Amino acid sequence: MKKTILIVGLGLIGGSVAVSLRKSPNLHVIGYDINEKNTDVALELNIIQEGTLDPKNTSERADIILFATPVNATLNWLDLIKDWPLKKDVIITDTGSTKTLIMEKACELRKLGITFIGGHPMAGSHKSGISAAKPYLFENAYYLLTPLESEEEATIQRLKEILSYTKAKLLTVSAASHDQMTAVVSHFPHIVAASLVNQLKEESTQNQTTKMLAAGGFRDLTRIASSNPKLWRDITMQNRIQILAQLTSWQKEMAKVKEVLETGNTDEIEMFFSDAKEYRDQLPSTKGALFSTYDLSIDVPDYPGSIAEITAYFAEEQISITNIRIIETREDVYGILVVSFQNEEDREKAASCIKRRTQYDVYIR
Ligand SMILES: NC(=O)C1=CN([C@@H]2O[C@H](COP(=O)(O)OP(=O)(O)OC[C@H]3O[C@@H](n4cnc5c(N)ncnc54)[C@H](O)[C@@H]3O)[C@@H](O)[C@H]2O)C=CC1
Ligand SMILES: O=C(O)C(=O)Cc1ccc(O)cc1
Repeated sequence: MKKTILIVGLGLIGGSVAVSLRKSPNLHVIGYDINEKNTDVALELNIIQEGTLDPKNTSERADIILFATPVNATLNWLDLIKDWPLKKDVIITDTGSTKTLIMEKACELRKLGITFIGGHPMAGSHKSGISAAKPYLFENAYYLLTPLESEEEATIQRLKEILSYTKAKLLTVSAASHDQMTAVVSHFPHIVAASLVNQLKEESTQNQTTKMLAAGGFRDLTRIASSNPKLWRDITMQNRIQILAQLTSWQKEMAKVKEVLETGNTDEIEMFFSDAKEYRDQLPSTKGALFSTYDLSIDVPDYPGSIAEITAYFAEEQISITNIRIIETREDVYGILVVSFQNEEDREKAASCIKRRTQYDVYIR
């Protein structure tokens, strides 16, 4: 039987969930956004089947309601739905990057007989809005679920069946553990990235040339500093206890680095880098918050036209690319062309295409 899903918040994440669920013939996807234009765009792009201006009244038809709104807005919605004409067995869920406060609301809802299971797809982008939505965004990424401890297994299973269309790897964790882990791999790194960029800005008031030198490494490390500030304001404030704990660990680590630099201990500083390299090199390459693209690196001679040559091969073999950039180019040496793809299959096709048609070395960094 066809299930109806109401998605509130049609931005990058709501739009991407909607378009991945649209693949199922058994789902009817209705969308609502506070900004009516986003609903219109979602309809035009065929991301949703139906738009609504009245989520409260529409909720009586919904089997699943998913909030993909900024996390503070989600807290407000979870108060409002207490008066909605909900179906008896509706499952409410969300996609928010924080979980502790949201699951406190779930406890209140449970007392009213309303089921809420927290959710958080661990893939995304620094981009926002419906126009950045992609059907493959969550493919192979972890999608964390935070049901209440007392939640019935069959209910969790019902939600998992719907979310399986995202092709994400669904994993159940507690809200507390969620907020601790995401502080480490996502929230605190966003603070570090923003602070590095702010440091460059400050430095550039003295010397304008510095920012011209901000090359591959700096750009890779700080991409997420281009994320939506209001979204990150809400995430940071909701998870500030865990983020503060990470900040304290970081300060301890920096104090050690400072001491090593002050004493000029060469071996210690090498160990600092080699410990990090060893751990970084064996991180699982699965898609996660900070590893959300399928990149292929191609060594190309640094001459104008090499990008055109490679993109022409991809076009001929109908391999879609999502991003392309050159890094570490210097005169007289090879540059590295980094091409991003939507999924592993496209990346494999691209690697085989380049190996067949050129002499260039290709590799996955
Ligand atoms: N950006 C990312 O990479 C990821 C974000 N998330 C979480 O998913 C949620 C959505 O994030 P994005 O899609 O990136 O943001 P977005 O800014 O792309 O989209 C949010 C959408 O919600 C709408 N909206 C704002 N307030 C609303 C309200 N009160 N009622 C209805 N609609 C409202 C906005 O108009 C916008 O269309 C957030 O909770 C975020 O923490 C989760 C995983 C990744
Ligand atoms: O752009 C990136 O790499 C991200 O970090 C995206 C992201 C943002 C918020 C999340 O809760 C999860 C993933």
